[in-house]
Amino acid sequence: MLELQFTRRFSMGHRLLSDAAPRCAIPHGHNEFVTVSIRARNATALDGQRNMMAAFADVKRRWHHFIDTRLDHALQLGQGDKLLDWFATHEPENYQRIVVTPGDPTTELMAALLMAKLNSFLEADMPDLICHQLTLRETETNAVTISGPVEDVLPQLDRARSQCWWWRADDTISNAHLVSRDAG
Ligand SMILES: Nc1nc2c(c(=O)[nH]1)N=C([C@H](O)[C@H](O)COP(=O)(O)OP(=O)(O)OP(=O)(O)O)CN2
Repeated sequence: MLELQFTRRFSMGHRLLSDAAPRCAIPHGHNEFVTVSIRARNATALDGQRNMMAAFADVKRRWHHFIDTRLDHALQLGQGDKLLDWFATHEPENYQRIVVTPGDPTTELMAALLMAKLNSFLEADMPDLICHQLTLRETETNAVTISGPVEDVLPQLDRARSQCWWWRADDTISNAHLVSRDAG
């Protein structure tokens, strides 16, 4: 089985409000690496001439643009976080640069949301390809890997896919373009 694998680095800030990791309630940041493995939905042998699944640049272009322009240096907050109201009131221009997540933006959740986002891009642009594994490395010593269908990992939410930025093949990172405050 052939796989293409790409890694991109980005900086982020976040905080976790559940009592599972109390010291993570203070906003802090990490330089993270996201590694994706992409394969053909219907695998075939190399053709003996072109000998590629798809050009690296074509597969990476939209994904790396999203990471570089939307994820890099963004703040990640859970949808109930009071800091969202603070930004909406005091710094509305920066509110657009907050990744809003369903519950705490843990590494597990972000890995799942990013895998869904990449598969939304691939479905729109290169439907023969699918991301089947993603590793999000938060620190030198902590990483999360998801393998297989991302739907098995994502939280079950009572909302349409169109209301979830990770299922939209666009550069959104919240619903801030739909409503200004109650984004998620
Ligand atoms: N299951 C998870 N646990 C924790 C997460 C997470 O995303 N998923 N995140 C954090 C914090 O973001 C924290 O910054 C990193 O955690 P932690 O390993 O506790 O801290 P260190 O990197 O300082 O650990 P060392 O191994 O001592 O360097 C917490 N938990």
